[in-house]
Amino acid sequence: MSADLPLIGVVACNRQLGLHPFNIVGEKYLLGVVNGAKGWPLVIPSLGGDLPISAILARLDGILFTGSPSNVEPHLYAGQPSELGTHHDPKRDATALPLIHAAIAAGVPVLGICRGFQEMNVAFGGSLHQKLYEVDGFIEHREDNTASLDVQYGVSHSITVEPGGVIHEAWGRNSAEVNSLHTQGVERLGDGLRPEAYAPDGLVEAFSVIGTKEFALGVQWHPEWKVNENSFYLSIFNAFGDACRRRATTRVK
Ligand SMILES: N[C@@H](CCC(=O)NCCCC(=O)O)C(=O)O
Repeated sequence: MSADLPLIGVVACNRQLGLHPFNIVGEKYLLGVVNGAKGWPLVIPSLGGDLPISAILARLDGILFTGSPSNVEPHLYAGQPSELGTHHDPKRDATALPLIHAAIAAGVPVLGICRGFQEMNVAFGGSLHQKLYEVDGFIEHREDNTASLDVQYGVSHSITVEPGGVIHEAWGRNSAEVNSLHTQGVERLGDGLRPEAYAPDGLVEAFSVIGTKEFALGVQWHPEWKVNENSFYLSIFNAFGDACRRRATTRVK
């Protein structure tokens, strides 16, 4: 590995563990950055917007918005209040949503995964189905959480890849197979987002940001899972890593 690796921010969840809030990131996302994007992961804490975003953006070559069991708070997309007991992370919302816009405006490559993908949609004014499994016409997109991790992250369904997009360029084919571990999903696609892939039920599974020169992609599935063992997932992280390396060569240090 080269000593000159692109520095890739990885957005943390703010999670209460015992009496204290912790900022945590699943290791699979860090390994996705290391093994897939060939970058140096740097955890970005979700402290809720008290820090000036511009200070960190100038030092980063890319940002990964991770998945999380927590859901984006529905008031952020004018959704109905969620059921009592729903897991939210307001500090992560307050950190991630402004960071998405600021990163894209600053030309920092962005990859959003699962919750990160949903955050990107909300940041662009889109809305979410809060319980996809209760909406007619959709297949099961949740994992069986009693199964082993390899089963949970195994292939769940196919996607069709839109021609001419970021994924098509990275993967070079019109379809792929993906895992699926989410309860929420895109209801209304945000303005300025271009669908990149669809599930067989028509759900938007990936989008990119229109009109940006830099890599700005969101995916509903988990390409970080054992990224080196799946050529499709690897193609996405490779493309993200390439964009981060381009940024690293032009960023003023
Ligand atoms: N809570 C949302 C997003 C789902 C998601 O990101 N799952 C990943 C959980 C495990 C991890 O942290 O990787 C939804 O349910 O749709």
